[in-house]
Amino acid sequence: MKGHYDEKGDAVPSQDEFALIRDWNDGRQSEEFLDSAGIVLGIGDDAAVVSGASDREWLFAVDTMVEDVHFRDDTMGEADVGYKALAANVSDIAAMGGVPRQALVSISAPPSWNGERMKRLYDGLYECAERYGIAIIGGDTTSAPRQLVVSVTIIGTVEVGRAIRRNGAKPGQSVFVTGPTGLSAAGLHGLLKQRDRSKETSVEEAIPQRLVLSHRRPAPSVRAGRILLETGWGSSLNDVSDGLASEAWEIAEASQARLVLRERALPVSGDLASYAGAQGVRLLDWMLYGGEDYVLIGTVDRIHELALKERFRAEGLPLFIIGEVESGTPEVVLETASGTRKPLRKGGYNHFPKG
Ligand SMILES: Nc1ncnc2c1ncn2[C@@H]1O[C@H](COP(=O)(O)OP(=O)(O)O)[C@@H](O)[C@H]1O
Ligand SMILES: Cc1ncc(C[n+]2csc(CCOP(=O)(O)OP(=O)(O)O)c2C)c(N)n1
Ligand SMILES: [Mg+2]
Ligand SMILES: [Mg+2]
Ligand SMILES: [Mg+2]
Repeated sequence: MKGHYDEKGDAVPSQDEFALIRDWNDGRQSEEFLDSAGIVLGIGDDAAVVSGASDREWLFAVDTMVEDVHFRDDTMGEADVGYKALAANVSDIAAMGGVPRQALVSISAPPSWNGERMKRLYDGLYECAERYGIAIIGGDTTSAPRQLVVSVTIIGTVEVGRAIRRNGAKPGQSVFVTGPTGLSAAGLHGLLKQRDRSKETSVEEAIPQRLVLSHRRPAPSVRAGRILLETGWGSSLNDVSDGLASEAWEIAEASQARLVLRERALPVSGDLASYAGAQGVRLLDWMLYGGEDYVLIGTVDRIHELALKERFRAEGLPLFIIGEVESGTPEVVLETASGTRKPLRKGGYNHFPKG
């Protein structure tokens, strides 16, 4: 890491990685908070020490963001990158019905990410940590030749034996989603288009801010996962990172059942619908295949459907029943407005597409 910052003459002169780590992290979380989160030893030694709880199981997940794959400097601000790297991990803990507790942060930074930019990334990361009550307990730092890589490992807890898996969907149950999908993909489309156009002309087209915000600052709902676990009514659960269709397929395959999604029941954001219309893009493609929505898709027994909706409503959270589980070959089908059924392809975001 040393050398990058020196050569560029950036704001942070001649610091080794230990000084940088201190610069990014020191004073961000109070001793009081870290104590209350059970952190015996946080950043600074060979490993963190965290006190355990015998009535809980641990949840571990890791997700990585790579510059030019998950973000570009014209789609996301530095703080957005930090926020989203942690939020994507929170989403996986929420998708098990758990509580996010601690996180480790691995950074590989190229020369273009100077001290100021890295500080802003950490501003966003700690903003997300504060929002969800997560203690940052360590990580790793290296240089990188060109693109920034941020990898966050999250640790959560869940009551013993209660984590909600993808394999619990049963024929006859209802399929739900905890929010509208497609907004993030539309926001990204707008941001990329704006960049292309700005090369030719200075005319900027307004992208609804809600779409941009959905892309930059996803808001996974830990509370939604907790309600599904606490009531015992969530029979399967998955978070939507690659796209609604793809995540529904994961539940279908894990549960060995068919998921029927009703087109008319899918929640449509007004902002999204009007933007898709204006852009001449098929709304449904964004909703089914866009990805990075970080809402939850899952299943609930029909007898609990109304009560579950009521619980969500009481806490000011959305919940939409979007289809049913049927017995049969694992697959996902869409029932159109006219009542005809068509199979939904497994497609979603794929890091290694064929061809
Ligand atoms: N390189 C890897 N080595 C081992 N397990 C992995 C690797 N990549 C992904 N996994 C595991 O495969 C499963 C699916 O991963 P992924 O599709 O990234 O899940 P998600 O969409 O929830 O982030 C997870 O259990 C994850 O831990
Ligand atoms: C510049 C840019 N191009 C494309 C995308 C779209 N995109 C990148 S990764 C991804 C899917 C989610 O990421 P992934 O690493 O697959 O997360 P995981 O499934 O492991 O949670 C999407 C929709 C983006 N966010 N930014
Ligand atoms: Mg992943
Ligand atoms: Mg997931
Ligand atoms: Mg993925």
